[in-house]
Amino acid sequence: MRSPVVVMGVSGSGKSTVGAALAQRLRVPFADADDFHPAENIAKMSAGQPLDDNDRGPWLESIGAWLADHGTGGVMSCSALKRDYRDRLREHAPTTLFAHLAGSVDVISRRQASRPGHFMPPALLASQFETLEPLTADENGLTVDVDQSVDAIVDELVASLPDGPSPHDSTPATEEK
Ligand SMILES: Nc1ncnc2c1ncn2[C@@H]1O[C@H](COP(=O)(O)OP(=O)(O)OP(=O)(O)O)[C@@H](O)[C@H]1O
Ligand SMILES: O=C(O)[C@H](O)[C@@H](O)[C@H](O)[C@H](O)CO
Repeated sequence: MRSPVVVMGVSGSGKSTVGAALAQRLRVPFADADDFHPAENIAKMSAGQPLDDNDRGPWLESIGAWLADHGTGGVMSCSALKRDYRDRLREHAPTTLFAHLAGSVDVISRRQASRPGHFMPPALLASQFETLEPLTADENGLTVDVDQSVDAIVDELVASLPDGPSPHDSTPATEEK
């Protein structure tokens, strides 16, 4: 793995779960963009208000800095909903690969609703889908269906990495002797 990976998608699509599992599989550092939000952003979302471009600006800058620091390998879970946001991240780390966890409102809202103790109100899911601009053909990325197990998603991502699995990548537990 020679580029950072951003696992992107709407709230509840599985970014944190899949991102952590992917980083573990690749044996590279992992970070969750939720941990980079300033307190005001968390307070705003917790109060049921979607973030706007201004709220996301400084947050994207700090995520971009992390990606630049992990240019030879790292996984970041970040919504990265708009093309413009991804362009800003690419300004910091041009080789970043974006992995979009895509799924239906139905599947993702069920997962979000059954997740205990998270600050993000399920009512904000509609605005997440409205804001989402899927990857386009000219972006370095791939789209994965979330309606499968975490292991299957990670398998698909690893197989699709342009560099292929690096010599340091671990094999899935089921294949270990
Ligand atoms: N492939 C999957 N199959 C079944 N459950 C899943 C899958 N991926 C994630 N989940 C579950 O769905 C819920 C949402 O996942 P997760 O918190 O990782 O999403 P997220 O995109 O990081 O959300 P947010 O951006 O709101 O933090 C969690 O309860 C998680 O355990
Ligand atoms: O861009 C955004 O609106 C935010 O990143 C949200 O997506 C949340 O931080 C995340 O999904 C937590 O639930």
